[in-house]
Amino acid sequence: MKKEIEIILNSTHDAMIAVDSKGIITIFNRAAEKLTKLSSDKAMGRYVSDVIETTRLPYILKTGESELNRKQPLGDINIVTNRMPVKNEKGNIIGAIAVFRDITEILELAEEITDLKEIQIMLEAIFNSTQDAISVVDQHGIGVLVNPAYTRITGLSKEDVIGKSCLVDISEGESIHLKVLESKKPIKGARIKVGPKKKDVIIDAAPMLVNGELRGSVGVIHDLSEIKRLTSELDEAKQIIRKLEAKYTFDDIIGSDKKLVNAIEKAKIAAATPATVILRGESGTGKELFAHAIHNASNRKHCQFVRVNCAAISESILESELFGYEEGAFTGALKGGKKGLFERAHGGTIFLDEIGEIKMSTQAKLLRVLQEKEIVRVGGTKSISIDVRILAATNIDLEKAVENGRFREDLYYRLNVIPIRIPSLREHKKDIYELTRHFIRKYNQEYGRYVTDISKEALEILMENEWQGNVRELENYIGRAIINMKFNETTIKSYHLPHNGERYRKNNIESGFNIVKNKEKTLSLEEVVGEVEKKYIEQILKNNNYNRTKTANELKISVRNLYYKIKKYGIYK
Ligand SMILES: Nc1ncnc2c1ncn2[C@@H]1O[C@H](COP(=O)(O)OP(=O)(O)OP(=O)(O)O)[C@@H](O)[C@H]1O
Repeated sequence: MKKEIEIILNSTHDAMIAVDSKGIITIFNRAAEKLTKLSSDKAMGRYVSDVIETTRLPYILKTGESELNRKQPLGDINIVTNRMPVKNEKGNIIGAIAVFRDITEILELAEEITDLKEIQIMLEAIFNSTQDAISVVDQHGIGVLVNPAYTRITGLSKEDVIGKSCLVDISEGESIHLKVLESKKPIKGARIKVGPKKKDVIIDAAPMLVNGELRGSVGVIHDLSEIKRLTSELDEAKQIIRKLEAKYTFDDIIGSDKKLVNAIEKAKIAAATPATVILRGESGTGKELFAHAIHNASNRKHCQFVRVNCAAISESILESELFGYEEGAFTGALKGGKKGLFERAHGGTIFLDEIGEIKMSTQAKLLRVLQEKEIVRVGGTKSISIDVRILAATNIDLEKAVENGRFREDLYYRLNVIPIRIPSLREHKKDIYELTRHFIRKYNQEYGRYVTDISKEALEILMENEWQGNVRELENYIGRAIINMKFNETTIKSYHLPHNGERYRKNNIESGFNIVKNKEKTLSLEEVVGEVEKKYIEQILKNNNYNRTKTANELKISVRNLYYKIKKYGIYK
C-alpha cells in the first residue's frame, strides 16, 4: 500500500510537502523536488523551516488553521498554495500538509489574454467608428458581423443581415462576398447597389484565411455619393488653385490680325513696366489670357498671380477678401484676423477682373491702394505697405459709368495708365481659322480625338457668325462640334456644327417643366421654382456661350445676382 501511495504522490504535478506534529518532513514528492530544486533525500527527516522558509507549515501546526489558494512568489516563479493541518479522530493536530503549484505560465497566459482583450476593444472601436461600412460573412456566405456605418450606408440593420445569406443586401449587381469565397482572391473597386434605397457603393473585399483555410470574406463598402461629393469639392478647390496661377504666356494668344497684334504688342511693352494696366473688351475676348501673359512676361513672374473676380464675390465680403480684416472686425471673423488678397499677392500681381462691378466704398479703398501703395485691414487702423502690380479688366463702358456717377473718376484715371483694348472676334474674323485649328488641337488632347481640320463649307458658316460671345463662344462651339463627330471622322463638316440659339431657346421653358413633371414625389413650390430657375439659367448661359454679362442682361438681373445663382445652384460650364 505504501508503494502505491508513493507512486500516486510522485506522479501528480502538484508539489506536496507533509510534516509531523514537530515539523519534521515526512513527505516530499517529485514535483516538490522540481519546484524547490532540492532532492527528497536532503529534505526528508529534517525540520521544514531548515529546508524551505516559506512553507508556513510550523504556523499551521501552531494555529491549526487552513490557508487556501494563497498566491506568492517563490524565487523567480509564482506559486499558489493550499496548506492545512492533519488531525486525528480526537481532533488533535498530528501534522500538516502543503500542496503548491507553479502558476507562472497561467499568469503569463492571463496577461496575454488581457493584451488580446485590449486589442479586441481597440479593433471594436475602429470597427464601430469607421465611416466605411464593413460586412463579414462566414465561409458559407452567411452574415456574421456588420458595423454601424454599414447600417447608415445601406439602411439595413444587424438583424436584417446577420445569420442570413449575403445576397440579402444587394439591390443591383452580383454578390462580391460570393465571388471572393469562390475565387479565394481579393476584389477591389466593385460597383453595386445595396439596400432598400439602392445606394450606389464601391466594395473592396478579401478572403479571410486562417492557416490557409477559408473562413469567410470581409468587405469594406464605400459610399459613392460621399466620394462624388468629395471629388466635386476637390474639383472646386482645383478650380480656385488654377485661378491662383498664371498659366498662359503670349505664345498662347492666337491670331495675326493687325488689331489683335497691336493689342499684344502694347501688352508686351506694358509687361516690362510696373504700370497699372486696364484690359478692355467684350466678354470672352481673352482679357484674362492677356493678364496671365503680362504677369508671366514681367519681372514678377516668379511671384503670386492672384485673380479676383469682383463680380463673383458678394459686395459684403469683397472688401474683407481684398484687404483682409483684424480679429473681431465682424461677427464670424477669424481669431487673429485674416490676410487679404492684396497681402497675399505681395511681390506679385493682382488681377481685378470685372472691376466695373465694385461698389463706391470699395472703390475709395482701392484708390488708396493705388495712390499710397498701402492697405488698412477691415476693422484695423494700421497701414500695411504692399508691393503689388495691378491689372484690371472690364467689359462695361467705364466712361459711361463715370458719367452716371457709378464709378469714381479719380479711380478711373488711376487705372487707365495703360489701357489695352482687346478686339471683339467680329473685328478679327480673319483669325477664326487659326483659332479653330488651335481649339481642335486642344480638344483632341482633352477628348482623346484625332480631328485634323475643318471643311471649307463649315469654315464659311463660322465666318458668317456674329460671335457675340467672342473667342470663348468659338471655343465652346468647336468643342460641341467635335462631340457631334463619330470617332472615325477627322474633318469638322457643316453637319457637325451645333445649331445655335433659337431652337434651344424655344424649348427652354418646356424642358424646365419636364424636370418637374418627371419627379417621383410632389415637390414644394420653392423646390419647383429652384429647379426651373437652375435649368433656365443653365440653358441661357449655354445659348450665350457662358457670357455672363449677356446672360444677365437677357435674364434682366444684375451680373452679381447671376454669379450668386450660378454658385447657389452649382452650375458649371
Ligand atoms: N486670342 C486667343 N487665343 C487663344 N485662346 C483665346 C484667345 N482669346 C480668348 N481665348 C480663350 O477664350 C476663352 C475666354 O477667354 P478669357 O477668359 O480670357 O476672356 P475674358 O475676356 O477674360 O472673358 P470674361 O470677360 O467673360 O471674363 C479662354 O478659354 C481663352 O483661353
